[in-house]
Amino acid sequence: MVPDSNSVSTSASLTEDVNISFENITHTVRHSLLPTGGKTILNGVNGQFNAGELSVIIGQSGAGKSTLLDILAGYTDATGGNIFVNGRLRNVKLFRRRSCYILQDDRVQDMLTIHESLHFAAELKLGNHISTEQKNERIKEIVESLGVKAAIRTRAANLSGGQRKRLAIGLELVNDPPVMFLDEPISGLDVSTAYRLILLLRGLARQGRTIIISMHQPSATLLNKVDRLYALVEGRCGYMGSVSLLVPFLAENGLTCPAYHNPVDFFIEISDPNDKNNVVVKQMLVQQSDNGRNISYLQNTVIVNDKDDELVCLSTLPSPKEDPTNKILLALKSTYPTTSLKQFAILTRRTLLTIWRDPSFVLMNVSIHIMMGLFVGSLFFKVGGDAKYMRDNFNFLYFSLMFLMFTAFSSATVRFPDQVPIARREHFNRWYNTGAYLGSTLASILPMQTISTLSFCLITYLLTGQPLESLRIAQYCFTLILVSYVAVCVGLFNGSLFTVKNAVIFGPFLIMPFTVFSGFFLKFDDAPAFFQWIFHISFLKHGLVGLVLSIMGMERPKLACTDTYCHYAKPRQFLKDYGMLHETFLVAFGALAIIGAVVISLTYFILKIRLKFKW
Ligand SMILES: Nc1ncnc2c1ncn2[C@@H]1O[C@H](COP(=O)(O)OP(=O)(O)OP(=O)(O)O)[C@@H](O)[C@H]1O
Repeated sequence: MVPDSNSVSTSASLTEDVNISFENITHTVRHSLLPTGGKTILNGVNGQFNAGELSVIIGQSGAGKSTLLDILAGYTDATGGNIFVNGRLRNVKLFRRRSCYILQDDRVQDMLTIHESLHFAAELKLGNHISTEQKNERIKEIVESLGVKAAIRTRAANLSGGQRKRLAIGLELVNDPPVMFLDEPISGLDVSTAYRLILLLRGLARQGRTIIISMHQPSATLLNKVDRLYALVEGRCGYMGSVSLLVPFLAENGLTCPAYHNPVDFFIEISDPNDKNNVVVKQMLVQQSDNGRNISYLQNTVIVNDKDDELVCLSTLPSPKEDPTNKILLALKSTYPTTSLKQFAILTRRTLLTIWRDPSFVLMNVSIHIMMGLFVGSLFFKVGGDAKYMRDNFNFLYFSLMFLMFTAFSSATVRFPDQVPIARREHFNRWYNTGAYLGSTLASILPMQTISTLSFCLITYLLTGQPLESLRIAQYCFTLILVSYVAVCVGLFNGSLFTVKNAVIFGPFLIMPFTVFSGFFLKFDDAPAFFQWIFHISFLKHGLVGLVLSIMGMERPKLACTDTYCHYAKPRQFLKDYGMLHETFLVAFGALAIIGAVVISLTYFILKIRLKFKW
């Protein structure tokens, strides 16, 4: 398919104009794993979108707008058909370096201000290629173009819906992508905010970008600002052309749009999938537009700038011919603009800042650990030095293990799924790789986890009257810190698999086997042989061994007994009865480290898949 040569791009090109065309795009989804059956969402559609234009995909709900955008943006692979860039078959990998996709439910970092969000975006997307002054200049330009100068120090959580959408667009504008896809950018916005957003997008298009957005039913005012309409009718194209030619197109096919009626509203009405009387009309529309091949309604598209387009004041980049050393363009040439290490460092800083900005999370976490430490310490007060309370002391150790495991597991489980939609957009738009993201998430959770765990450990250790020997204290704290790290990894694993709601439901099932096979309820020797292997992979079992050894191991001498007879006056006897006589710290710590590493590796693979697909 030859790109439309009649369109005129009036502004200087960013690098090279990107004209996108596609032919016979078909997309079928299976209902089950069986090869038969399935649903055809897009049925051999064709079309083209040009640089310098604001193109809008319209259609009834379920017509296939988001699916088409996903495919054009390279987010989903079509089951059939071809996509061309400037007449050549598209190379998805290269294309994605020059495009960005803002999804319908895209979220921004609530705890960061507009300036901070843009600053981190510039750090990640422009990397070391350009100086701090240039980055600041770019941020200034974006803020002015978005019209959010007054709210630059406002946190995203306090922004209006329109400002948040603008911020999401601004974040992607940092590295000046020539192609932008936006799924339903004006949904949920009032008329005037939607109008201003469309003006912004049109202004960006006029600078030479190819802007393709989807909308349900644009109002007549918005339609005036749109250059090209692409109307989907139940997965097929019913019209592709300029807005002004929609009414003549319909009239030529015997469909008269009533006077003062929005032609798009009229088009949507006659293509209603629930109206069985319109079957012939819908077929005719698809036939007349030749499923998007008919370009005769584009013939008179002449793009002119109006004063509104000048609202956008982003300086366009010189073309490579003008400046072959242009730093931003060099950044676009690699898959990620910055190294993995730099991504990790920037993301860790960003996550630490968002955690710090969430006082409820920081305060609750630390104060709950301190309060629980005081409560548990009082409950098991001085049980550590008397052989009479050896069993109580064991219960205390197990309770501490379970408490720290659950708090670490729950906070990771609840917080992580919330971040996935943000990570998905940023990862898709090539801000960073999965490893850097997961690594930084872990690195930013662990410091606070360490402080909380340590405060609980020290309070309980002292209150329960355990031996005041530095090595024992160190091993006790280290074991619990290590267990809480593994619990964070398990929480991240759970959070990477599910939404918050499902992760909370699934959490107890995931933890249950580790609990049952921790050695507290059932001893290794008493368990059926075919279940015994689970003890080896239970991090709680290794945690319990580490704790018991730190308190009762290391040849601890006979304990004082305030009763007539204390069976466990010799700690060795306790270790023997609980099958821990031959256990060692090294094995317990090694096992905890290996289990943590395996769980985090599994999380990495799941997250990689989840960030890649709309899951
Ligand atoms: N993975 C999938 N499995 C089954 N059906 C799907 C899948 N993805 C999309 N669909 C169906 O395909 C149709 C088109 O979906 P799509 O999201 O592209 O529509 P849309 O035009 O963007 O709708 P809306 O405007 O409501 O967002 C819908 O009927 C949807 O239910």
